[in-house]
Amino acid sequence: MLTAKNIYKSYDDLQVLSGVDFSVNAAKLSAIVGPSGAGKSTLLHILGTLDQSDSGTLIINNKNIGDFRGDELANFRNNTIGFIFQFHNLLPEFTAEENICIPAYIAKKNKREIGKRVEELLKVLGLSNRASHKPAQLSGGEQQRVAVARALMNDPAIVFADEPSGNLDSKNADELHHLFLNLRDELGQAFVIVTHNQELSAMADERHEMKDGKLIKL
Ligand SMILES: Nc1ncnc2c1ncn2[C@@H]1O[C@H](COP(=O)(O)OP(=O)(O)OP(=O)(O)O)[C@@H](O)[C@H]1O
Repeated sequence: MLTAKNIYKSYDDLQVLSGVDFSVNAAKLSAIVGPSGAGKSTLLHILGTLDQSDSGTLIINNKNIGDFRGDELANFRNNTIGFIFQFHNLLPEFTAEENICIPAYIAKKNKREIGKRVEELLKVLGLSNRASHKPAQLSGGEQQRVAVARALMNDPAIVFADEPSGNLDSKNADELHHLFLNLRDELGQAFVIVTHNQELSAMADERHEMKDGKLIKL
């Protein structure tokens, strides 16, 4: 589903990634751990096509990301990849339901399709009775579940998450982790998750550590 080979990235004279190899398949949850500043977020942004490597190849769903031109990459990203961040990045003026629908609006999906999908996601994520609340009216756990639903809206091949439970208390974090496992098992969703949370990394199918610019399988 995703294969990255020999990824290099530096910022000025700081070499952050020095030949990273990584792959993930459907229905797998892969955790990336490592000390602060090791380059985990940098790698996640490159794998998620939000940032470009200096060299190396990235293939997602049999497409070589380096071949995309112009708007092709943004369209591919919106249709194929979901993102969840530590701070949910929900739009404060929009309701939970509207926030979840944003990737589908961008993809210009039809109204009926959007309505059906959002209803399904609200149900799966236990948010049906929170659909018309704005982010400020939701608990931290609910806000993060809205962010998960938004990431899943376009039925992505892969969901990338950067410290998704970093801002949650242990009960909400635990619920979120089990939600990831359910989505993996029920939808065959692939996840690549950067985390300092030991429980989450212990639950992962594969664990990798970022060290000295390389990714080591644990
Ligand atoms: N846009 C940038 N410009 C310059 N340096 C950067 C940039 N982004 C990241 N860095 C540097 O690259 C290194 C790796 O950063 P990165 O955020 O990937 O680490 P991390 O492993 O995710 O850390 P943390 O666990 O603290 O989030 C750090 O030294 C950081 O300062």
